[in-house]
Amino acid sequence: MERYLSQESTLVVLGGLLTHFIFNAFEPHRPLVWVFLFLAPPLALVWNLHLPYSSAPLLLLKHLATLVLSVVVYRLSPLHPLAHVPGPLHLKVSNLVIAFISIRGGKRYELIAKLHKRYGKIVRIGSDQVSFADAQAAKACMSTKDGLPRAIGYATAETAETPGSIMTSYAAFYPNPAKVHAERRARWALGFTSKAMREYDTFLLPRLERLLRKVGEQQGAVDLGKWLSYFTFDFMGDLFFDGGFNMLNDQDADGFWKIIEEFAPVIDFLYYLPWLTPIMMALPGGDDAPINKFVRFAVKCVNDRLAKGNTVKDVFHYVAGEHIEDENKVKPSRAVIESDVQTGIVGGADTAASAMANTVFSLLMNPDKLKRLQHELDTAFAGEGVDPNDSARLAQLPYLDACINETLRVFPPVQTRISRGVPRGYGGVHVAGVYLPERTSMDFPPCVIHRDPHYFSPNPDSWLPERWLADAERTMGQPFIMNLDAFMPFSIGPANCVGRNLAMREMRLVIAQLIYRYNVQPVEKDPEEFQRKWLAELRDHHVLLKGPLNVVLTPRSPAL
Ligand code: HEM
Repeated sequence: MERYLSQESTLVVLGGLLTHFIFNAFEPHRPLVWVFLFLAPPLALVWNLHLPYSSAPLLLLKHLATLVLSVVVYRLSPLHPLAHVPGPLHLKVSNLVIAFISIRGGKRYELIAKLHKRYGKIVRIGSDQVSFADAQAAKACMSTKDGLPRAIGYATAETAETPGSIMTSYAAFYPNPAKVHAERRARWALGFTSKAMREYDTFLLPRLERLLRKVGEQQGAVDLGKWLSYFTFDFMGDLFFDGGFNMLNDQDADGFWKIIEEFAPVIDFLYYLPWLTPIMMALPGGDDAPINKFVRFAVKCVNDRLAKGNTVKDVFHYVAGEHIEDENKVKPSRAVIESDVQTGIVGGADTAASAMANTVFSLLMNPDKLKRLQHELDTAFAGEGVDPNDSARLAQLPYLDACINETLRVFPPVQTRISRGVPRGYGGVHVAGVYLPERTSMDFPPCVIHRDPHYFSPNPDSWLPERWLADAERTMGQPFIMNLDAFMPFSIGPANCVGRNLAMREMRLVIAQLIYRYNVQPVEKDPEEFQRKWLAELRDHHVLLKGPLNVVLTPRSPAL
């Protein structure tokens, strides 16, 4: 019996180690393979050693304990390929830790900033995950065609039937991501040419008027953050579904905004745990999960839009390949259209809404700068026949752009995770003097890079639009550093934000008109309390989500 016991224990340990080896070498993603690898070794032992079946649960426990212990020891050991990257032990052990930190409080940006302060430019924040707060490294990985694709966390559930969006097409999952992505990107890019964007004014300007009217009509305190979100979602609806979601009118009666806000933390969580996505999707009751609710909603919108046909050349027109007349050219599949549209809505609405809300917040915290902006707008819009919505004119207002750019620097809507990965089979890479083995996922955190005094000085944590002006040195009265290579709210390179110019157009219009037409004042009179409440409600779920921005609006007459 004793002989059997020691033989049994040895075999359990060997089985656990072998299972770890298989997981590490082959990264199986199918839930059934997992179940097999968990159950097969202990059951094989029972069978081969003719043990009683009642011993199976204990053997299973021992098998799993060996497996977990082996994984933990390996990840903390000098044998791990990322052992040379510093970081706290509890994060190195498993991506689960950063995933749970992210989904729980959404204050990942505070943690990432703290970690970089303690460990330096590169920190290991997961078993195969690093955060790299270095502009040179970001440039090396992202700015050329030969750069790295997005990390595997972007592409978890892709199959021939669900090939994923433009975002996932650039992920390490594909054999040739740059080629797959370039084809998708070319269609998207057609939707953001100056000519295409001029056409969007036909629905952008009426939406803007509706926003201004709606916020002006509210009695007493107005949650401006909420109204800005309604506006950006409606505008995305215009861009993709020829009609908007009508949130400005019905205040999100369909609960669509709520679906997105529930969906964002989940998808953010799954990024770190790509193996979990197929398991979650296969779970019973998954139909009601935010991710599935959102997908169903988007599919319904695509169906309605396709049934309606194209009355305007909107972004959908290009993304869905409606512009392709040559019958020999392949049109995007229905699955591709559905995924791309979801990406556009999520990527285009909350980002712009948080940037605009943070711009207003920052102006309210700095009344002298608010006055300066109002003066610039009053001067620019004075005189007969001036069109305040003219895009060329708005783009030439230096203080307006300075306020928006400074907000994108201090509060980038994508805070901690512009992601790239070293694909499996690619071999390791050297980036800015650091070796990164294959299968490493990298996050470039704009919120840390943008506040690094080596790139932006003085006072990198402070919101100072003046640093963007030509006379910045004189205005700020001290020598200053302004490294535009380190400014990356829209990312850089061939997979950067394709909607950047449209987002800038949208933000210039809204901020200019709001500040020109209304006196805006925070309901909370104590600036410290106002700031505390606002910052406490910012949540980083890949895209920055915000709480209420309670203000009082009164119509203003221009000073000129
Ligand atoms: C202030 C507003 C916005 C910010 C800060 C922002 C930021 C970003 C960032 C950081 C990325 C990731 C790029 C990368 O991985 O390298 C991205 C990608 C993307 N954004 Fe935006 N975005 C904004 C608005 C928009 C808008 C209005 C749209 C479209 C309607 C849009 C559509 C996209 C798309 C389709 C991608 C994927 C591009 C690709 O893979 O080629 N974004 N955006």
